[in-house]
Amino acid sequence: MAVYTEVSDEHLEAFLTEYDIGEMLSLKGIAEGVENSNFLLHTTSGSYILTLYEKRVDPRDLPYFIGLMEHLSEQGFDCPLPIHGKDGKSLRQLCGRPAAIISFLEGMSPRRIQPFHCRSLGAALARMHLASGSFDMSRPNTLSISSWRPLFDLSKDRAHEVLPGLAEELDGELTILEARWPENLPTGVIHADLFTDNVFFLGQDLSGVIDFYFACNDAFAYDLAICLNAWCFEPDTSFNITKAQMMLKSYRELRPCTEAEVEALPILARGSAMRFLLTRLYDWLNHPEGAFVKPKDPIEYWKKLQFHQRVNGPSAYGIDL
Ligand SMILES: Nc1ncnc2c1ncn2[C@@H]1O[C@H](COP(=O)(O)OP(=O)(O)O)[C@@H](O)[C@H]1O
Ligand SMILES: N[C@@H](CCOP(=O)(O)O)C(=O)O
Repeated sequence: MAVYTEVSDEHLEAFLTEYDIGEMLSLKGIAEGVENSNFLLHTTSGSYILTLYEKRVDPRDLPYFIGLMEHLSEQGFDCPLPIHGKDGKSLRQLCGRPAAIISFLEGMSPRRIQPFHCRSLGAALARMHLASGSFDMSRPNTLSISSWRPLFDLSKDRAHEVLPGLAEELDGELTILEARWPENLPTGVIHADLFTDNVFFLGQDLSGVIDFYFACNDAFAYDLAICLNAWCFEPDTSFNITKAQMMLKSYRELRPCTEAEVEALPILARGSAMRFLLTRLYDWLNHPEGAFVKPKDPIEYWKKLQFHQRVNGPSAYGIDL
């Protein structure tokens, strides 16, 4: 459960007087997520999500995330809508943290990923990339390649506690990524954390996307690489080429990729595996006392990274130019 900050009834009741969403009925901490404190809020007018923004979220970026959700909703893309208070604002403070209430999205994240989930995901990702083309705010990727070595430096002395020799392996891999990282790929707004727990389905239909708190402006193909890692490996970390093929095909039907994007996929997939490995490694080694959170396994991403190190080209993902 990710709850870093507890919210008392008195604080919540005072907070809710700023909104026109009825009286509080219940508030329950949510057992998923690792970044922010999330609560399911029931009021006399319905269900909502209350989020208190924690650790990696810079409060100065919140207008971008909130604005993006509003923009995507306006474009007909299914995602939560921030709720405005009586003063028109959707961001305020609660228990010393920046906080917002967003609409509740119906559906569930899939437990066992099937190829049809990957097909719907590819199409949704392309629609998101296209719909955000008219969004006029911009935010650099604070977890892009330039941040990886400083992040690694915070964990390298203790990386052996997770796996002997890991620090040396990651040092070498970072050197390769820094030398080969592609520049000048088509860019735009990317989700940057489109894992299975951030995509909801109702039956077989994708009902929406949540958690835009890593969204930023970066290469579209990097978002595809993140999804390859998050959706196309089996629980035993074997790669499922059918899932990759379906995701990439449905994406390219709506947003055709350039040759450079297709060719860059293997290195982008290595980089994306490195990015999640490093944040997981840091979180594994630095567990905040008293927080209800289950850290995610860094080794899963080390195995995925090793897969991408071995691939010969984009055909390993079931696609060609
Ligand atoms: N708008 C929403 N509608 C329904 N459930 C949500 C919504 N936002 C978050 N949740 C629930 O809260 C969980 C954690 O949210 P998430 O945004 O992924 O956390 P974090 O901010 O820590 O990354 C999700 O897995 C989901 O169960
Ligand atoms: N997806 C990241 C962790 C952060 O995402 P959340 O949606 O679970 O809060 C990972 O798997 O490392």
